[in-house]
Amino acid sequence: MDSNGNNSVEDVARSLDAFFSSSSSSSPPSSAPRPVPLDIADGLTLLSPPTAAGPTLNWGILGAGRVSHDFVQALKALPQARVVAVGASTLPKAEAFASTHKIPGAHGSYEALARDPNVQIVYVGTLHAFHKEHALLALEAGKHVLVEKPVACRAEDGVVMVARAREKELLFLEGMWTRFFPVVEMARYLISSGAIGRVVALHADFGFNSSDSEGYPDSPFFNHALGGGGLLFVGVYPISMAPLCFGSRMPTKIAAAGVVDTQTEVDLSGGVVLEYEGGRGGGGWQY
Ligand SMILES: NC(=O)C1=CN([C@@H]2O[C@H](COP(=O)(O)OP(=O)(O)OC[C@H]3O[C@@H](n4cnc5c(N)ncnc54)[C@H](OP(=O)(O)O)[C@@H]3O)[C@@H](O)[C@H]2O)C=CC1
Ligand SMILES: O=C1OC[C@@H](O)[C@H](O)[C@H]1O
Repeated sequence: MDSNGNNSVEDVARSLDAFFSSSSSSSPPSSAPRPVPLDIADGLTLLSPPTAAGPTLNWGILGAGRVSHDFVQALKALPQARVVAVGASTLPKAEAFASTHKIPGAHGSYEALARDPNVQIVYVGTLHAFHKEHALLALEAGKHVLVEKPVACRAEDGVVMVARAREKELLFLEGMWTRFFPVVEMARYLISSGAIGRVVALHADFGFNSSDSEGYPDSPFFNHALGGGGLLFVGVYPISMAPLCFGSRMPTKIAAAGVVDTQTEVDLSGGVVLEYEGGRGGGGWQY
């Protein structure tokens, strides 16, 4: 550590070695206690290390759209995950999805999927304007829920879902996949261990050229009523990095600005600056 209290390059390198040796399955676990990342200490994320062999979980897929396809494709890599049913707005849609992915059950309504006794956990893959309705449907039926990002269009809807899951003692998780990237795990570890000192600024961004994949103006990305716009589709990614750096406390100030499309009224790009106690903060999104 230098005279200003900052860690030297060697300190950081030692932390990285400790991290890799304790997370590698081929090395014996390090005896040094692992620091608890901020989001876990604050109760935002539960500490439950991934295990290769866990109990088999029966998944039901709610919504047969684009990302549901990707999600089911990804689940195939997990031996303990079994997709037992899909529910869509129409039966033909559910059947086509089931046939593509060799899923045994197909339901022509979300209610029927939620009631399916074979389903233990529901993945909600509909557009975010419907997440609250569909997640509550599954929770009321006693199913655990993994809901696509963003968990909701309005903070108060997220609060209702979390409260209901707690009352029912069910798992409720937002599918914020970036949170589980190895590089993000590493960043969380480095922050918690103090290896990079006190974090005073965060700059995070996420942008993509929507004209490559999204039809303008018909795609949901440009549909205000369906929760379209850059903030809800991709702005949530950089913003989700803030609690990892600064904890679950609310920012003391939020300033935001963006460019709104005059035809569709969705935000095409934008930025947000979050200020936390002690003048720490950061933000930004674009698409
Ligand atoms: N994790 C990730 O990498 C990504 C996550 N997402 C998130 O996933 C969610 C779904 O996105 P995506 O798959 O691209 O969306 P889709 O446009 O494919 O729609 C998903 C499903 O929502 C339902 N739906 C679509 N349009 C309407 C409508 N007008 N009225 C009622 N229901 C409708 C349909 O369900 P049904 O099949 O039952 O008819 C559809 O299949 C979003 O919340 C998005 O933010 C998106 C991209 C990547
Ligand atoms: O959530 C998302 O929305 C936009 C996509 O391009 C991006 O890959 C995805 O993560």
